[in-house]
Amino acid sequence: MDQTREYDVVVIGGGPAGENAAQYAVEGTSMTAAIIEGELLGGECSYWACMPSKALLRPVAVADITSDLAGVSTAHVEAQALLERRDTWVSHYDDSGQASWAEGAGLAVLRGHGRLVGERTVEVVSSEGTTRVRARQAVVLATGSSARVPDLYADVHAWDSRDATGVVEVPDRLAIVGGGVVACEAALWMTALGSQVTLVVRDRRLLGRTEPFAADAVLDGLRERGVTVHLGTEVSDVRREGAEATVTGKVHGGTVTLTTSAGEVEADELLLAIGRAPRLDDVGLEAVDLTPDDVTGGRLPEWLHAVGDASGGPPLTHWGKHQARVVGARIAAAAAGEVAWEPDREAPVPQVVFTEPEVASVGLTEAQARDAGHDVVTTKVPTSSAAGTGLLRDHVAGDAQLVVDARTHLLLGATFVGPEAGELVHAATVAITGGVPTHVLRHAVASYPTAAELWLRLLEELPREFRVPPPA
Ligand SMILES: Cc1cc2nc3c(=O)[nH]c(=O)nc-3n(C[C@H](O)[C@H](O)[C@H](O)COP(=O)(O)OP(=O)(O)OC[C@H]3O[C@@H](n4cnc5c(N)ncnc54)[C@H](O)[C@@H]3O)c2cc1C
Ligand SMILES: NC(=O)c1ccc[n+]([C@@H]2O[C@H](COP(=O)([O-])OP(=O)(O)OC[C@H]3O[C@@H](n4cnc5c(N)ncnc54)[C@H](O)[C@@H]3O)[C@@H](O)[C@H]2O)c1
Repeated sequence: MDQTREYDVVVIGGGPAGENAAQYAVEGTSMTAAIIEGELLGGECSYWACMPSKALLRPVAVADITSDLAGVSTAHVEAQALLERRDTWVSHYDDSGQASWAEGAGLAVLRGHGRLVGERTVEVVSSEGTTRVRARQAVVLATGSSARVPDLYADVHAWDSRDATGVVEVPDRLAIVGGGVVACEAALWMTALGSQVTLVVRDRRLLGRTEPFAADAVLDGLRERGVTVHLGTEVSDVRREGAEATVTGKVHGGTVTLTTSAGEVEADELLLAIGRAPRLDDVGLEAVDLTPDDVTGGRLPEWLHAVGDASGGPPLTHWGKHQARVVGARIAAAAAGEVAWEPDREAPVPQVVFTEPEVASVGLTEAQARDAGHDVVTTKVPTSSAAGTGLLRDHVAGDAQLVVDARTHLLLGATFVGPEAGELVHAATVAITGGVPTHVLRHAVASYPTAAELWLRLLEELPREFRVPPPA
Protein backbone atom coordinates (compact mmCIF):
# COMPACT_ATOMS: atom_id res chain seq x y z
CA MET A 1 0.00 0.00 0.00
CA ASP A 2 1.19 3.54 -0.82
CA GLN A 3 1.63 5.99 2.02
CA THR A 4 -1.46 7.81 3.28
CA ARG A 5 -2.46 10.92 1.34
CA GLU A 6 -4.13 13.81 3.17
CA TYR A 7 -6.80 16.24 1.98
CA ASP A 8 -9.09 18.54 3.95
CA VAL A 9 -12.19 16.98 2.38
CA VAL A 10 -12.62 13.50 0.90
CA VAL A 11 -15.73 12.74 -1.15
CA ILE A 12 -16.64 9.14 -2.01
CA GLY A 13 -18.56 9.21 -5.31
CA GLY A 14 -18.13 11.66 -8.17
CA GLY A 15 -21.71 12.13 -9.37
CA PRO A 16 -23.35 15.57 -9.44
CA ALA A 17 -23.81 15.59 -5.66
CA GLY A 18 -20.23 14.57 -4.89
CA GLU A 19 -18.78 17.05 -7.36
CA ASN A 20 -20.80 19.91 -5.87
CA ALA A 21 -19.96 18.98 -2.27
CA ALA A 22 -16.23 18.98 -3.06
CA GLN A 23 -16.41 22.23 -5.01
CA TYR A 24 -18.44 24.17 -2.44
CA ALA A 25 -16.38 22.88 0.52
CA VAL A 26 -13.09 24.25 -0.78
CA GLU A 27 -13.99 27.05 -3.25
CA GLY A 28 -12.51 30.37 -2.15
CA THR A 29 -10.48 28.72 0.65
CA SER A 30 -6.98 27.25 0.83
CA MET A 31 -8.43 23.79 1.58
CA THR A 32 -7.89 20.74 -0.62
CA ALA A 33 -10.41 18.09 -1.68
CA ALA A 34 -10.31 14.70 -3.38
CA ILE A 35 -13.15 12.93 -5.15
CA ILE A 36 -12.97 9.12 -5.25
CA GLU A 37 -14.75 7.68 -8.29
CA GLY A 38 -15.09 4.02 -9.22
CA GLU A 39 -16.67 4.41 -12.66
CA LEU A 40 -17.17 7.65 -14.62
CA LEU A 41 -16.77 11.10 -13.07
CA GLY A 42 -20.17 12.77 -13.48
CA GLY A 43 -22.05 9.75 -12.14
CA GLU A 44 -25.27 8.03 -13.10
CA CYS A 45 -26.90 11.34 -14.01
CA SER A 46 -24.42 12.25 -16.74
CA TYR A 47 -24.08 8.88 -18.48
CA TRP A 48 -27.03 6.60 -17.66
CA ALA A 49 -29.87 8.70 -16.23
CA CYS A 50 -30.85 12.39 -16.64
CA MET A 51 -28.66 13.34 -19.60
CA PRO A 52 -29.23 10.40 -21.96
CA SER A 53 -32.95 10.17 -21.10
CA LYS A 54 -33.57 13.85 -21.77
CA ALA A 55 -31.39 13.77 -24.91
CA LEU A 56 -33.65 10.97 -26.16
CA LEU A 57 -36.92 12.60 -25.08
CA ARG A 58 -36.48 16.13 -26.44
CA PRO A 59 -36.65 15.21 -30.17
CA VAL A 60 -39.59 12.91 -29.37
CA ALA A 61 -41.39 15.86 -27.71
CA VAL A 62 -40.63 18.21 -30.60
CA ALA A 63 -41.94 15.66 -33.15
CA ASP A 64 -45.02 15.24 -30.98
CA ILE A 65 -45.71 19.00 -31.04
CA THR A 66 -45.32 19.19 -34.81
CA SER A 67 -48.00 16.50 -35.17
CA ASP A 68 -50.40 18.84 -33.34
CA LEU A 69 -49.53 22.26 -34.74
CA ALA A 70 -51.28 23.59 -37.82
CA GLY A 71 -48.94 25.36 -40.24
CA VAL A 72 -46.01 22.96 -39.98
CA SER A 73 -45.46 19.49 -41.41
CA THR A 74 -45.10 16.58 -38.99
CA ALA A 75 -41.56 15.63 -37.99
CA HIS A 76 -40.64 11.97 -37.50
CA VAL A 77 -38.06 10.54 -35.12
CA GLU A 78 -35.15 8.85 -36.86
CA ALA A 79 -34.03 6.05 -34.56
CA GLN A 80 -30.35 5.96 -35.49
CA ALA A 81 -29.98 9.75 -35.37
CA LEU A 82 -31.73 9.79 -32.00
CA LEU A 83 -29.26 7.26 -30.58
CA GLU A 84 -26.38 9.29 -31.99
CA ARG A 85 -27.74 12.39 -30.25
CA ARG A 86 -27.79 10.38 -27.00
CA ASP A 87 -24.18 9.31 -27.58
CA THR A 88 -23.11 12.92 -28.05
CA TRP A 89 -24.83 13.99 -24.82
CA VAL A 90 -23.09 11.22 -22.84
CA SER A 91 -19.75 12.20 -24.43
CA HIS A 92 -19.51 8.63 -25.78
CA TYR A 93 -19.16 7.49 -22.15
CA ASP A 94 -15.86 9.35 -21.82
CA ASP A 95 -15.46 11.45 -18.67
CA SER A 96 -12.36 13.41 -19.68
CA GLY A 97 -14.44 16.63 -19.88
CA GLN A 98 -15.55 16.22 -16.27
CA ALA A 99 -11.99 15.33 -15.24
CA SER A 100 -10.77 18.61 -16.81
CA TRP A 101 -13.49 20.50 -14.93
CA ALA A 102 -12.34 18.92 -11.64
CA GLU A 103 -8.73 19.80 -12.38
CA GLY A 104 -9.77 23.38 -13.18
CA ALA A 105 -11.68 23.57 -9.90
CA GLY A 106 -8.59 22.37 -8.01
CA LEU A 107 -10.14 19.01 -7.05
CA ALA A 108 -8.05 15.82 -7.06
CA VAL A 109 -9.71 12.78 -8.65
CA LEU A 110 -8.72 9.37 -7.28
CA ARG A 111 -9.88 6.44 -9.41
CA GLY A 112 -11.10 3.34 -7.58
CA HIS A 113 -13.61 2.01 -5.09
CA GLY A 114 -13.69 3.97 -1.81
CA ARG A 115 -14.47 2.42 1.57
CA LEU A 116 -14.28 3.90 5.06
CA VAL A 117 -11.72 2.02 7.15
CA GLY A 118 -11.77 4.26 10.21
CA GLU A 119 -12.66 7.77 11.40
CA ARG A 120 -11.89 10.25 8.57
CA THR A 121 -9.98 7.50 6.74
CA VAL A 122 -10.85 5.95 3.39
CA GLU A 123 -9.17 3.18 1.44
CA VAL A 124 -9.23 3.40 -2.36
CA VAL A 125 -8.92 0.10 -4.21
CA SER A 126 -8.21 0.04 -7.95
CA SER A 127 -6.39 -2.14 -10.47
CA GLU A 128 -3.33 0.00 -9.70
CA GLY A 129 -3.33 -0.99 -6.02
CA THR A 130 -4.65 0.32 -2.72
CA THR A 131 -4.25 3.85 -1.39
CA ARG A 132 -5.20 5.21 2.02
CA VAL A 133 -6.65 8.72 2.16
CA ARG A 134 -7.19 10.80 5.32
CA ALA A 135 -9.55 13.74 5.60
CA ARG A 136 -8.45 16.55 7.94
CA GLN A 137 -11.97 18.06 8.03
CA ALA A 138 -14.70 15.87 6.58
CA VAL A 139 -15.69 12.83 4.55
CA VAL A 140 -18.76 13.04 2.30
CA LEU A 141 -20.69 9.97 1.14
CA ALA A 142 -22.05 10.66 -2.35
CA THR A 143 -22.28 7.13 -3.69
CA GLY A 144 -25.69 7.50 -5.38
CA SER A 145 -28.24 4.70 -5.72
CA SER A 146 -28.82 1.41 -7.55
CA ALA A 147 -31.92 0.04 -9.25
CA ARG A 148 -33.91 -2.41 -7.10
CA VAL A 149 -34.07 -6.02 -8.38
CA PRO A 150 -36.42 -8.27 -6.33
CA ASP A 151 -35.59 -12.01 -6.09
CA LEU A 152 -38.43 -12.83 -8.50
CA TYR A 153 -36.40 -11.26 -11.32
CA ALA A 154 -32.93 -12.41 -10.24
CA ASP A 155 -32.44 -15.03 -13.00
CA VAL A 156 -33.95 -13.31 -16.07
CA HIS A 157 -31.33 -10.57 -16.48
CA ALA A 158 -33.95 -7.88 -17.04
CA TRP A 159 -32.90 -4.47 -18.29
CA ASP A 160 -32.47 -1.70 -15.74
CA SER A 161 -32.50 2.01 -16.49
CA ARG A 162 -28.88 1.84 -17.73
CA ASP A 163 -29.97 -0.48 -20.53
CA ALA A 164 -32.96 1.71 -21.37
CA THR A 165 -30.98 4.96 -21.55
CA GLY A 166 -28.05 3.16 -23.19
CA VAL A 167 -30.23 1.23 -25.65
CA VAL A 168 -28.38 0.02 -28.76
CA GLU A 169 -30.63 -2.89 -29.75
CA VAL A 170 -34.34 -1.96 -29.84
CA PRO A 171 -36.54 -4.91 -28.80
CA ASP A 172 -39.69 -5.37 -30.91
CA ARG A 173 -41.78 -5.84 -27.77
CA LEU A 174 -40.74 -4.28 -24.45
CA ALA A 175 -42.53 -5.01 -21.17
CA ILE A 176 -41.89 -2.50 -18.39
CA VAL A 177 -42.66 -3.38 -14.77
CA GLY A 178 -43.26 -0.22 -12.71
CA GLY A 179 -45.39 2.87 -13.00
CA GLY A 180 -43.01 5.55 -11.77
CA VAL A 181 -40.95 8.19 -13.49
CA VAL A 182 -38.47 5.86 -15.22
CA ALA A 183 -41.27 3.64 -16.54
CA CYS A 184 -43.34 6.53 -17.94
CA GLU A 185 -40.40 8.36 -19.54
CA ALA A 186 -38.77 5.20 -20.96
CA ALA A 187 -42.11 4.06 -22.41
CA LEU A 188 -42.12 7.21 -24.56
CA TRP A 189 -38.62 7.04 -25.96
CA MET A 190 -38.74 3.28 -26.50
CA THR A 191 -42.06 3.66 -28.37
CA ALA A 192 -40.50 6.39 -30.51
CA LEU A 193 -37.56 4.07 -31.26
CA GLY A 194 -39.98 1.41 -32.49
CA SER A 195 -40.75 -0.88 -29.54
CA GLN A 196 -44.30 -2.01 -28.81
CA VAL A 197 -44.37 -1.13 -25.10
CA THR A 198 -46.53 -2.70 -22.38
CA LEU A 199 -46.49 -1.23 -18.87
CA VAL A 200 -47.33 -3.58 -16.00
CA VAL A 201 -48.16 -1.40 -13.01
CA ARG A 202 -48.80 -2.82 -9.55
CA ASP A 203 -50.60 0.33 -8.30
CA ARG A 204 -53.99 1.43 -9.59
CA ARG A 205 -52.39 4.62 -10.95
CA LEU A 206 -49.14 5.94 -12.42
CA LEU A 207 -46.66 8.29 -10.71
CA GLY A 208 -47.70 7.63 -7.11
CA ARG A 209 -46.19 10.84 -5.68
CA THR A 210 -47.98 13.29 -8.02
CA GLU A 211 -51.52 14.73 -7.97
CA PRO A 212 -54.00 12.11 -9.33
CA PHE A 213 -55.16 14.47 -12.11
CA ALA A 214 -51.56 14.73 -13.37
CA ALA A 215 -51.11 10.94 -13.32
CA ASP A 216 -54.38 10.51 -15.26
CA ALA A 217 -53.16 12.92 -17.95
CA VAL A 218 -49.90 10.95 -18.31
CA LEU A 219 -51.88 7.68 -18.55
CA ASP A 220 -54.05 9.14 -21.34
CA GLY A 221 -50.93 10.46 -23.09
CA LEU A 222 -49.20 7.07 -23.03
CA ARG A 223 -52.28 5.22 -24.30
CA GLU A 224 -52.82 7.80 -27.08
CA ARG A 225 -49.24 7.14 -28.21
CA GLY A 226 -49.78 3.37 -28.44
CA VAL A 227 -48.48 2.18 -25.06
CA THR A 228 -50.51 -0.62 -23.43
CA VAL A 229 -50.92 0.04 -19.70
CA HIS A 230 -52.17 -2.57 -17.21
CA LEU A 231 -52.93 -0.86 -13.87
CA GLY A 232 -53.43 -2.73 -10.58
CA THR A 233 -51.53 -5.69 -11.99
CA GLU A 234 -49.24 -7.97 -9.95
CA VAL A 235 -46.50 -10.12 -11.48
CA SER A 236 -46.41 -13.62 -9.94
CA ASP A 237 -43.89 -15.36 -12.20
CA VAL A 238 -41.22 -14.51 -14.81
CA ARG A 239 -39.66 -16.95 -17.28
CA ARG A 240 -37.00 -16.52 -19.95
CA GLU A 241 -35.03 -18.82 -22.23
CA GLY A 242 -31.33 -18.15 -22.61
CA ALA A 243 -31.13 -15.25 -20.15
CA GLU A 244 -27.69 -13.69 -20.36
CA ALA A 245 -26.50 -10.24 -19.29
CA THR A 246 -24.63 -9.30 -22.44
CA VAL A 247 -23.76 -5.71 -23.26
CA THR A 248 -25.62 -2.75 -21.70
CA GLY A 249 -28.49 -1.78 -24.00
CA LYS A 250 -28.57 -5.07 -25.95
CA VAL A 251 -31.36 -7.61 -25.56
CA HIS A 252 -30.45 -9.96 -22.69
CA GLY A 253 -31.80 -13.29 -23.99
CA GLY A 254 -34.89 -14.95 -25.43
CA THR A 255 -38.59 -14.21 -25.02
CA VAL A 256 -39.67 -13.11 -21.54
CA THR A 257 -43.02 -14.34 -20.23
CA LEU A 258 -44.62 -12.58 -17.27
CA THR A 259 -47.49 -14.25 -15.45
CA THR A 260 -49.63 -11.42 -14.13
CA SER A 261 -53.03 -10.91 -12.55
CA ALA A 262 -54.13 -9.54 -15.96
CA GLY A 263 -52.92 -12.65 -17.84
CA GLU A 264 -49.63 -13.53 -19.55
CA VAL A 265 -47.48 -10.78 -21.06
CA GLU A 266 -44.83 -11.82 -23.61
CA ALA A 267 -42.00 -9.56 -24.65
CA ASP A 268 -38.55 -9.60 -26.22
CA GLU A 269 -37.12 -7.63 -23.30
CA LEU A 270 -38.19 -6.66 -19.80
CA LEU A 271 -37.31 -3.33 -18.19
CA LEU A 272 -37.51 -3.30 -14.39
CA ALA A 273 -38.25 0.22 -13.19
CA ILE A 274 -39.43 -0.25 -9.63
CA GLY A 275 -37.37 2.30 -7.74
CA ARG A 276 -33.83 2.76 -6.50
CA ALA A 277 -32.04 2.25 -3.16
CA PRO A 278 -29.13 4.28 -1.71
CA ARG A 279 -25.78 2.63 -2.57
CA LEU A 280 -24.46 2.13 0.97
CA ASP A 281 -23.76 -1.61 1.14
CA ASP A 282 -20.04 -1.51 0.28
CA VAL A 283 -18.72 1.77 1.67
CA GLY A 284 -17.25 0.50 4.94
CA LEU A 285 -19.95 1.83 7.29
CA GLU A 286 -19.32 -1.09 9.67
CA ALA A 287 -15.72 0.12 10.14
CA VAL A 288 -17.07 3.24 11.86
CA ASP A 289 -19.94 1.45 13.67
CA LEU A 290 -22.67 2.80 11.41
CA THR A 291 -25.46 1.21 9.38
CA PRO A 292 -27.19 2.35 6.16
CA ASP A 293 -30.17 3.36 8.34
CA ASP A 294 -27.90 5.72 10.31
CA VAL A 295 -26.96 7.41 7.03
CA THR A 296 -30.49 7.79 5.67
CA GLY A 297 -31.73 8.75 9.16
CA GLY A 298 -29.12 11.51 9.43
CA ARG A 299 -27.43 9.98 12.50
CA LEU A 300 -23.83 10.69 11.50
CA PRO A 301 -20.73 11.84 13.41
CA GLU A 302 -19.80 15.52 12.80
CA TRP A 303 -16.97 14.58 10.38
CA LEU A 304 -19.22 12.48 8.09
CA HIS A 305 -21.91 13.78 5.70
CA ALA A 306 -24.19 12.19 3.10
CA VAL A 307 -25.56 13.94 0.01
CA GLY A 308 -27.57 13.04 -3.08
CA ASP A 309 -29.29 9.70 -3.61
CA ALA A 310 -27.00 8.08 -0.99
CA SER A 311 -28.56 10.28 1.71
CA GLY A 312 -31.99 8.69 1.22
CA GLY A 313 -33.52 12.08 0.30
CA PRO A 314 -35.53 12.69 -2.89
CA PRO A 315 -33.47 10.96 -5.63
CA LEU A 316 -33.21 13.93 -7.97
CA THR A 317 -30.08 15.53 -9.34
CA HIS A 318 -31.03 19.12 -8.53
CA TRP A 319 -31.95 18.13 -4.97
CA GLY A 320 -28.69 16.23 -4.47
CA LYS A 321 -26.76 19.21 -5.79
CA HIS A 322 -28.65 21.54 -3.44
CA GLN A 323 -27.89 19.29 -0.46
CA ALA A 324 -24.27 19.20 -1.58
CA ARG A 325 -24.00 22.98 -1.79
CA VAL A 326 -25.45 23.26 1.73
CA VAL A 327 -23.12 20.57 3.13
CA GLY A 328 -20.12 22.05 1.28
CA ALA A 329 -20.83 25.47 2.78
CA ARG A 330 -21.20 23.90 6.24
CA ILE A 331 -17.82 22.15 5.94
CA ALA A 332 -16.12 25.36 4.75
CA ALA A 333 -17.67 27.40 7.54
CA ALA A 334 -16.82 24.81 10.23
CA ALA A 335 -13.18 24.71 9.07
CA ALA A 336 -13.08 28.50 9.51
CA GLY A 337 -14.70 28.26 12.98
CA GLU A 338 -17.93 29.76 11.65
CA VAL A 339 -21.51 28.63 11.06
CA ALA A 340 -22.86 28.79 7.49
CA TRP A 341 -25.95 30.95 6.94
CA GLU A 342 -29.02 28.91 6.02
CA PRO A 343 -32.64 30.01 5.58
CA ASP A 344 -35.01 29.01 8.40
CA ARG A 345 -37.55 27.62 5.90
CA GLU A 346 -36.90 24.20 4.36
CA ALA A 347 -36.55 24.40 0.58
CA PRO A 348 -39.41 22.79 -1.38
CA VAL A 349 -38.51 19.95 -3.77
CA PRO A 350 -39.47 20.44 -7.43
CA GLN A 351 -39.65 17.67 -10.03
CA VAL A 352 -40.36 17.58 -13.75
CA VAL A 353 -41.53 14.37 -15.40
CA PHE A 354 -40.66 14.63 -19.09
CA THR A 355 -43.70 12.80 -20.44
CA GLU A 356 -46.37 13.86 -22.95
CA PRO A 357 -47.95 15.83 -21.41
CA GLU A 358 -45.14 17.06 -19.21
CA VAL A 359 -45.81 17.15 -15.45
CA ALA A 360 -44.07 19.55 -13.09
CA SER A 361 -44.69 19.87 -9.38
CA VAL A 362 -43.20 21.42 -6.28
CA GLY A 363 -43.97 21.30 -2.57
CA LEU A 364 -46.98 19.43 -1.21
CA THR A 365 -49.83 17.80 -3.09
CA GLU A 366 -53.33 18.61 -1.82
CA ALA A 367 -53.49 15.27 0.07
CA GLN A 368 -50.01 15.75 1.58
CA ALA A 369 -50.92 19.28 2.71
CA ARG A 370 -54.11 18.08 4.41
CA ASP A 371 -52.23 15.15 6.01
CA ALA A 372 -49.71 17.66 7.35
CA GLY A 373 -52.59 19.48 9.11
CA HIS A 374 -53.00 22.48 6.81
CA ASP A 375 -56.39 24.02 6.17
CA VAL A 376 -56.16 24.02 2.38
CA VAL A 377 -57.73 25.90 -0.53
CA THR A 378 -56.98 24.76 -4.08
CA THR A 379 -57.39 26.50 -7.40
CA LYS A 380 -57.33 24.53 -10.64
CA VAL A 381 -57.65 25.70 -14.26
CA PRO A 382 -57.23 23.97 -17.63
CA THR A 383 -53.69 24.51 -18.90
CA SER A 384 -55.23 25.70 -22.18
CA SER A 385 -57.00 28.57 -20.40
CA ALA A 386 -54.29 31.20 -20.90
CA ALA A 387 -53.73 32.56 -24.40
CA GLY A 388 -49.99 31.90 -24.06
CA THR A 389 -50.44 28.21 -23.23
CA GLY A 390 -53.24 27.75 -25.77
CA LEU A 391 -50.90 28.92 -28.55
CA LEU A 392 -48.25 26.29 -27.83
CA ARG A 393 -50.02 23.45 -29.64
CA ASP A 394 -53.44 22.81 -31.17
CA HIS A 395 -54.72 20.54 -28.39
CA VAL A 396 -53.40 21.39 -24.93
CA ALA A 397 -53.97 18.61 -22.40
CA GLY A 398 -53.98 18.88 -18.64
CA ASP A 399 -54.72 21.20 -15.76
CA ALA A 400 -52.71 23.39 -13.43
CA GLN A 401 -53.31 23.59 -9.70
CA LEU A 402 -52.13 25.61 -6.70
CA VAL A 403 -52.45 24.38 -3.11
CA VAL A 404 -52.74 27.35 -0.75
CA ASP A 405 -52.78 27.54 3.05
CA ALA A 406 -56.19 29.03 3.93
CA ARG A 407 -54.87 30.74 7.09
CA THR A 408 -51.61 32.31 5.86
CA HIS A 409 -52.41 32.62 2.12
CA LEU A 410 -48.99 31.07 1.42
CA LEU A 411 -48.45 28.61 -1.41
CA LEU A 412 -47.85 25.04 -0.20
CA GLY A 413 -47.58 23.29 -3.55
CA ALA A 414 -48.22 23.54 -7.26
CA THR A 415 -48.65 21.14 -10.16
CA PHE A 416 -48.55 22.02 -13.84
CA VAL A 417 -49.46 19.59 -16.62
CA GLY A 418 -48.87 20.36 -20.29
CA PRO A 419 -46.51 22.33 -22.51
CA GLU A 420 -43.85 24.37 -20.69
CA ALA A 421 -44.89 22.82 -17.34
CA GLY A 422 -41.24 22.44 -16.37
CA GLU A 423 -40.64 26.16 -16.82
CA LEU A 424 -43.94 27.28 -15.26
CA VAL A 425 -43.25 25.50 -11.98
CA HIS A 426 -40.18 27.52 -11.07
CA ALA A 427 -42.28 30.58 -10.20
CA ALA A 428 -44.04 28.39 -7.62
CA THR A 429 -40.68 27.26 -6.24
CA VAL A 430 -39.65 30.91 -5.86
CA ALA A 431 -43.00 31.83 -4.24
CA ILE A 432 -42.77 28.99 -1.69
CA THR A 433 -39.07 29.57 -0.96
CA GLY A 434 -39.61 33.29 -0.53
CA GLY A 435 -42.88 32.94 1.41
CA VAL A 436 -44.81 35.17 -1.00
CA PRO A 437 -48.54 35.27 -0.12
CA THR A 438 -51.18 35.15 -2.87
CA HIS A 439 -52.20 38.83 -2.50
CA VAL A 440 -48.60 39.85 -3.28
CA LEU A 441 -48.14 37.18 -5.94
CA ARG A 442 -51.05 38.70 -7.90
CA HIS A 443 -48.86 41.73 -8.51
CA ALA A 444 -46.14 39.68 -10.24
CA VAL A 445 -47.26 40.48 -13.80
CA ALA A 446 -46.63 37.93 -16.57
CA SER A 447 -46.23 39.12 -20.16
CA TYR A 448 -49.05 38.65 -22.66
CA PRO A 449 -49.36 36.16 -24.32
CA THR A 450 -46.86 33.90 -22.52
CA ALA A 451 -47.46 30.56 -20.79
CA ALA A 452 -46.68 32.31 -17.49
CA GLU A 453 -50.06 34.06 -17.73
CA LEU A 454 -51.48 30.79 -16.43
CA TRP A 455 -50.46 32.17 -13.05
CA LEU A 456 -52.95 35.03 -13.46
CA ARG A 457 -55.71 32.54 -14.27
CA LEU A 458 -54.85 30.39 -11.23
CA LEU A 459 -54.73 33.33 -8.80
CA GLU A 460 -57.97 34.81 -10.16
CA GLU A 461 -59.78 31.54 -9.49
CA LEU A 462 -58.96 31.71 -5.77
CA PRO A 463 -61.74 33.07 -3.48
CA ARG A 464 -61.70 36.90 -3.40
CA GLU A 465 -60.37 37.06 0.18
CA PHE A 466 -57.02 35.76 -1.14
CA ARG A 467 -56.56 39.12 -2.93
CA VAL A 468 -55.91 40.91 0.36
CA PRO A 469 -53.74 40.04 3.38
CA PRO A 470 -55.20 37.38 5.72
CA PRO A 471 -56.82 38.67 8.91
CA ALA A 472 -54.13 39.18 11.60
C1 LIG B 1 -33.30 6.89 -16.01
C2 LIG B 1 -33.17 7.99 -15.00
C3 LIG B 1 -33.45 9.28 -15.35
C4 LIG B 1 -33.33 10.30 -14.43
N1 LIG B 1 -33.67 11.58 -14.82
C5 LIG B 1 -33.58 12.58 -13.92
C6 LIG B 1 -33.92 13.90 -14.29
O1 LIG B 1 -34.33 14.18 -15.43
N2 LIG B 1 -33.80 14.88 -13.38
C7 LIG B 1 -33.37 14.61 -12.10
O2 LIG B 1 -33.27 15.55 -11.31
N3 LIG B 1 -33.03 13.37 -11.72
C8 LIG B 1 -33.12 12.35 -12.60
N4 LIG B 1 -32.77 11.08 -12.22
C9 LIG B 1 -32.21 10.87 -10.87
C10 LIG B 1 -30.70 11.22 -10.87
O3 LIG B 1 -30.04 10.42 -11.83
C11 LIG B 1 -30.08 10.99 -9.49
O4 LIG B 1 -30.85 11.65 -8.51
C12 LIG B 1 -28.66 11.54 -9.48
O5 LIG B 1 -27.85 10.88 -10.41
C13 LIG B 1 -28.05 11.39 -8.08
O6 LIG B 1 -26.78 11.97 -8.07
P1 LIG B 1 -25.70 11.44 -7.04
O7 LIG B 1 -24.47 12.29 -7.25
O8 LIG B 1 -26.27 11.35 -5.69
O9 LIG B 1 -25.40 9.94 -7.49
P2 LIG B 1 -24.91 9.30 -8.86
O10 LIG B 1 -25.21 10.15 -10.01
O11 LIG B 1 -25.41 7.90 -8.83
O12 LIG B 1 -23.33 9.25 -8.70
C14 LIG B 1 -22.72 8.47 -7.71
C15 LIG B 1 -21.29 8.17 -8.14
O13 LIG B 1 -20.62 7.51 -7.08
C16 LIG B 1 -19.79 6.48 -7.62
N5 LIG B 1 -19.58 5.50 -6.54
C17 LIG B 1 -20.54 4.81 -5.88
N6 LIG B 1 -19.98 4.08 -4.89
C18 LIG B 1 -18.65 4.34 -4.93
C19 LIG B 1 -17.54 3.91 -4.14
N7 LIG B 1 -17.68 3.11 -3.09
N8 LIG B 1 -16.30 4.35 -4.48
C20 LIG B 1 -16.14 5.19 -5.53
N9 LIG B 1 -17.14 5.64 -6.30
C21 LIG B 1 -18.37 5.23 -5.99
C22 LIG B 1 -20.59 5.94 -8.79
O14 LIG B 1 -19.74 5.29 -9.71
C23 LIG B 1 -21.21 7.23 -9.35
O15 LIG B 1 -20.36 7.81 -10.32
C24 LIG B 1 -32.89 10.03 -13.11
C25 LIG B 1 -32.60 8.71 -12.73
C26 LIG B 1 -32.75 7.70 -13.66
C27 LIG B 1 -32.41 6.29 -13.24
N1 LIG C 1 -37.54 13.37 -14.60
C1 LIG C 1 -37.05 13.02 -13.42
O1 LIG C 1 -36.92 13.83 -12.50
C2 LIG C 1 -36.66 11.58 -13.17
C3 LIG C 1 -36.65 10.66 -14.20
C4 LIG C 1 -36.35 9.34 -13.92
C5 LIG C 1 -36.03 8.97 -12.62
N2 LIG C 1 -36.02 9.89 -11.64
C6 LIG C 1 -35.74 9.50 -10.24
O2 LIG C 1 -35.33 8.16 -10.19
C7 LIG C 1 -36.04 7.50 -9.14
C8 LIG C 1 -36.29 6.07 -9.54
O3 LIG C 1 -37.31 6.02 -10.56
P1 LIG C 1 -38.27 4.77 -10.67
O4 LIG C 1 -39.27 5.04 -11.71
O5 LIG C 1 -37.45 3.54 -10.73
O6 LIG C 1 -38.95 4.73 -9.22
P2 LIG C 1 -40.32 5.37 -8.68
O7 LIG C 1 -40.21 5.33 -7.21
O8 LIG C 1 -40.64 6.64 -9.36
O9 LIG C 1 -41.44 4.32 -9.16
C9 LIG C 1 -41.38 2.97 -8.79
C10 LIG C 1 -42.62 2.24 -9.30
O10 LIG C 1 -42.45 0.84 -9.12
C11 LIG C 1 -43.55 0.30 -8.39
N3 LIG C 1 -43.03 -0.83 -7.61
C12 LIG C 1 -42.23 -0.79 -6.53
N4 LIG C 1 -41.91 -2.04 -6.15
C13 LIG C 1 -42.51 -2.89 -7.01
C14 LIG C 1 -42.54 -4.30 -7.16
N5 LIG C 1 -41.86 -5.09 -6.34
N6 LIG C 1 -43.23 -4.82 -8.20
C15 LIG C 1 -43.90 -4.03 -9.05
N7 LIG C 1 -43.91 -2.68 -8.97
C16 LIG C 1 -43.22 -2.13 -7.96
C17 LIG C 1 -44.07 1.47 -7.58
O11 LIG C 1 -45.40 1.26 -7.21
C18 LIG C 1 -43.91 2.61 -8.59
O12 LIG C 1 -44.94 2.62 -9.54
C19 LIG C 1 -37.32 8.28 -8.94
O13 LIG C 1 -37.66 8.31 -7.57
C20 LIG C 1 -37.03 9.64 -9.47
O14 LIG C 1 -36.85 10.57 -8.44
C21 LIG C 1 -36.34 11.18 -11.88
